Amino acid sequence: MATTRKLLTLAMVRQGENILLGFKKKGFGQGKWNGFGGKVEMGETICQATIRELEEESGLIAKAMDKVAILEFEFLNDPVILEVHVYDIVKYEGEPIESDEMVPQWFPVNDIPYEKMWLDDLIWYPEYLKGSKFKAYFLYEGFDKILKHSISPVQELPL
Ligand SMILES: Nc1nc2c([nH]c(=O)n2[C@H]2C[C@H](O)[C@@H](COP(=O)(O)OP(=O)(O)OP(=O)(O)O)O2)c(=O)[nH]1
Repeated sequence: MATTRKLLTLAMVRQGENILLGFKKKGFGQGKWNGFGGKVEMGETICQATIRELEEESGLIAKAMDKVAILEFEFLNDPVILEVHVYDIVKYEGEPIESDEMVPQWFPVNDIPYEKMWLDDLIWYPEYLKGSKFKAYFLYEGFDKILKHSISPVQELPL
């Protein structure tokens, strides 16, 4: 089966011992807590999409960011592979505000609501929270079962 890749972004906002998550009100991942992001649009770089989606969904304006991971998601019997570029937002302006899509809330990093998040988050968040850069792959069957995964640290990630 020929595969197609979809590029997506995910912005992680961490301030010391707290992390900002958004509760997704609609669309893909509805009812789950997640970082902020979405699809890269035509004519846009991945960085530009990360900044746009963060502002649309949380009201925050990214001023400095660092790529920390590339996550690949494959779904059994689905030719579409999701390639999610994860950025740590090192500096931002503004205050979190509720948007059409997300309700933002701060959580202590030792009390992340994994039971209401994507299953894979339980696997890669600890790497992210340690400050590692990594690539990870997940094969899902439906949305609630991971059949296979791998995670490997990397020195550098392409912009
Ligand atoms: N933590 C985590 N995030 C994921 C997973 N899968 C996945 O797509 N995401 C992220 C990437 C994006 O930030 C977001 C999905 O973006 P989206 O489909 O809502 O994109 P969008 O905002 O452009 O959507 P829309 O306006 O077209 O509805 O969820 C996952 O398994 N775990």
